[in-house]
Amino acid sequence: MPQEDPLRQTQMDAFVTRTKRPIEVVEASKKKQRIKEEEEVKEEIATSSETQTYSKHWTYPIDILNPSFRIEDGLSSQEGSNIRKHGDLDLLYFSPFLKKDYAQQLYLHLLNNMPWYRVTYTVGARTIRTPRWTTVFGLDDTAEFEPPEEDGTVAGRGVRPKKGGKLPAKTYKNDPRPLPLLLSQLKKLVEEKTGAEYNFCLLNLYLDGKDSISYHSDDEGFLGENPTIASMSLGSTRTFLFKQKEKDDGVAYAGNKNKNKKGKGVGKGPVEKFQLNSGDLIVMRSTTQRNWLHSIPKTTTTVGPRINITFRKAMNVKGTNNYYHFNVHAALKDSGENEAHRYSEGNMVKWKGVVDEE
Ligand SMILES: O=C(O)CCC(=O)C(=O)O
Ligand SMILES: [Fe+2]
Repeated sequence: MPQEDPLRQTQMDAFVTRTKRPIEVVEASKKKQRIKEEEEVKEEIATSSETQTYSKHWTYPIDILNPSFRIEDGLSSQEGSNIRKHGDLDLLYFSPFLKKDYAQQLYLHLLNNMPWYRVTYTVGARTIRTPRWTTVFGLDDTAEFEPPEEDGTVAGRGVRPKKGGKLPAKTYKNDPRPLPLLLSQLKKLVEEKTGAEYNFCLLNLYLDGKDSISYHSDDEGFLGENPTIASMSLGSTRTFLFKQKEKDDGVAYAGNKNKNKKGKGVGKGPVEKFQLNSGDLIVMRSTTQRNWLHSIPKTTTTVGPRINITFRKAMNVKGTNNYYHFNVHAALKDSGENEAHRYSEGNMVKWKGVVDEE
């Protein structure tokens, strides 16, 4: 999980404040059309409610609707291309991984059915508001979820160490959430096509061009030496940038921080740029995290929502504690955003909000 830089965010926010241009009138009508389509899909789902099933778990803030489509049918026949550059950038890029119409169904399903959080956390004296919506499911390699009761209920069940025995109290600061059906099916597909195993799904929702992820690398110790991270894009196209970490005597600095003294933006080294489309999967492998930073920059172009799912393998308890803290729980209690939100006509609203009786 990267640490955001509030100063940089403020600077970037200033960028996106702009006056209304005619092109924005066109964009506004596109947005209206997009929202109309989203509403139609929701209505379709509502009318077929008898056949709906849900993934349920006591750790979920809501029951999570299972899809009515089969995700395995959505696999594109496109093979991944190996991209090896500059010696240590090692990528496998499926463009696309999912067929266009399946990617769209999956995007809308996740947008409308996931519990989303806007996390605010502190680093020393600084309070940092994550510039995107997030949610996470999974458990590190040392433990497993206890099986559900025979009657199918899972309420009250916890996790246990894989090696047997009892989990010491307070091992996990927050209760880990098992993958809902859709994500476990998707994980299986991604594992088969990428030849790696994953135990976590981290989801990011970038509502518009102001949402972003600043330059960071996913190189925490709990991911192991050379982690494979598979990253799926759904919804609007966004730019994905890679930039080399600054090196000292040929060795990249450890950690997430870009140590370039000039700090912000693009450093001296090479930058690799991708336009990630809906249904694409980009896999970061071997020495990539150790030597490269990646980001989704803010954009002043009008863009609709984009969802990103990263599949990762956390080796130990630290990974589980880190992921739930930074993607679900570390929200300011008085901001109201520590509660699960859902997407509704371009806005985020609380799942458990009060609604008027019709
Ligand atoms: O949204 C993306 O494509 C990148 C997300 C990412 O880098 C992360 O979650 O660590
Ligand atoms: Fe990342």
